[in-house]
Parts: sequence; C-alpha cells; structure tokens
Amino acid sequence: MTAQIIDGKAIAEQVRGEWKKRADALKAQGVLPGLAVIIVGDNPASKVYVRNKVRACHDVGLHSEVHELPADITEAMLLKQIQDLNANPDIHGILVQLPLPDHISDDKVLETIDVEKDVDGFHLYNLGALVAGNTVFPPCTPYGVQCLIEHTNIPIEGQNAVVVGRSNIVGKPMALMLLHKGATVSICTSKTRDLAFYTRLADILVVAVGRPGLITADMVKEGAAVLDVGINRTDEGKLVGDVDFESVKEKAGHITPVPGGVGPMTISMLVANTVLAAERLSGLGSGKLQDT
Ligand SMILES: Nc1nc(=O)c2c([nH]1)NC[C@@H]1CN(c3ccc(C(=O)N[C@@H](CCC(=O)O)C(=O)O)cc3)C=[N+]21
Repeated sequence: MTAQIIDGKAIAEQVRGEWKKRADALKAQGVLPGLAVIIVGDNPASKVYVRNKVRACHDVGLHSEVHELPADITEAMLLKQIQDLNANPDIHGILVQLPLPDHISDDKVLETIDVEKDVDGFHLYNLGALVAGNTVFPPCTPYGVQCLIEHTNIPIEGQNAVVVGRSNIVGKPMALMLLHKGATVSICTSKTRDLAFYTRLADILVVAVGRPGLITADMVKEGAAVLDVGINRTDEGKLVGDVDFESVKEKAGHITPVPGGVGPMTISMLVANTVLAAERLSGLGSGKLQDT
C-alpha cells in the first residue's frame, strides 16, 4: 500500500479560512482579536516559528505583536510584561515562546498567563480542564493533529491509538484528546521496552519524541494513519520528522510529511484559539470550539 500523504499546509489554510469568518464577525462588531507573542533571547528556530505565527495572524486579519526580550532579562521583569498583557484589553491571547533560558522557570511563566488568554493551553488550570474533558483551549499541536485526522475522515472511536512521547505540551494532551474521542490509547516513550510491539497495534500512530528515524516501516501496521510531530534539523540543514517517511509511506494508509504536515496546523490552531479567546472575552460569538 502507498499512503495518502496528508497535506497539512492545504488543510491548515482551509481551517484558517473557517476561523477568518468568525474573526470577521467579531471585527464587524468592533472587536479586533489580538495575539501577543513573547520571545526571549535569539533561538533561530523560535524566530522562524514566531514569524510563521505572526504571518498567519496577518493572513486572517488579526492583530499580533511580538515582544522580543533579551536572553538575560530577569524572571521578575518577564512576569511583569505578562501581567501588563493580562491587563491589556486589546490583547486576547498571550503566548510565551518556549524554550526559555535556564534562569527562568517555565512553570512560573506559564502560571502567570491569564487562564482566559492562555491560547497555548499550557496553564495548569487548562491542562486540568483538558484532563477532566472540559477543554478550554486545546494545546495547538495536538489540536492540529486531531483536526488533520478528522479532516481526512480517519475514524477515531474504537480505534487503537498509540502516542509516542509524553510531554505536557504534545504527548499527554494528545493522548487525552484521542481518549475523549473514544480511542483505546497507549502512551509510549523512546525508552519503552519493545516499542515496536505497541506501535504495530496502532491504527493511529502519533509520534512526538524528537528523534529522526525512530519509527521505521517494520514498526507500522499496514494501512495505519501516521502523524509525525517531530521536527529535527539534519546536519545538512534539512527538516525531518521522527518517522522514516520514505519507507513508512509504502506501508501506512495515511502519513503526514515534515515539513508541511503538523507544523502548519499548529499555527492555524493558534489562530483558532486567539479568535475563541476574543469571542469569550468580548461576550460576542459562540466562544465554542467547533467540531473539527
Ligand atoms: N509557547 C510555545 N507554543 C508553541 O506552539 C511552540 C513553542 N512554544 N515552542 C516551539 C514549538 C514548535 N512549534 C512549531 C510551530 C510551527 C512549526 C512550523 O511552521 N513548521 C513548518 C516548517 C517551519 C520551518 O521551516 O522550520 C512545517 O512543519 O511545515 C513548527 C513548530 C510551536 N511550538
């Protein structure tokens, strides 16, 4: 079997179009959805991602602003910036780009963001709401993966889903979202004994570890949907995922490429969450997650 390649870029654009309608409705009522992105230091990859986020906001007609802070900023000063944005009525979404320098506590930063403006969904309250099945803001990357699965009409209910990776921002929320949609979910890590035993069970395989070539064709069930969240830069400067794309695409039913798969969707979901936040804070529009 040769897999259908899931065109994340095209689906991301379609999703952006859907959220643009909701943004336009808000704008017609005098509310311009606004996103503030804080970036600390000069990590080149972070700069690329932030640029993509700003461009997506611009495409949908949202306000966005980037606050570039020096790598040696104190934690207290960063927290003060967040508090100012919490209080700013023109800003509906706040995102602090990770990773942060070692002298700053990620936890403290994420807990300082107003829960209602936490468009990353990384605040402990929002993580807890997700666990309880009462999602406020779904974290953008797993939300994007779910959206890709649903747009491709891949069934979730009753299916075996395997998530490789257990981070708070991708693996764990991903597993919970699939669980809420009725999948039977296994969470593995790169250290799982006989990882292939689990991955071969998967009808839906989501990989978010950050290790190129981790998943090879022999580890994949014929016809499975394979969603690759990995982003790794090779020595030659090429971007690759965690899945050995060339071999796995001959066996899977569906597969996402890197680049052009999950990455662009992550950014569309950030746009979605910013519009949602603006609806909720203004009391206009439904403020509801749409079924993707
Ligand atoms: N607070 C926070 N929120 C995040 O959502 C967040 C973060 N920190 N830190 C880093 C990760 C990573 N991430 C990506 C976003 C877009 C692409 C993306 O646009 N990828 C393109 C290629 C981009 C390129 O050329 O490098 C693609 O896959 O086609 C990738 C990765 C968001 N993250």
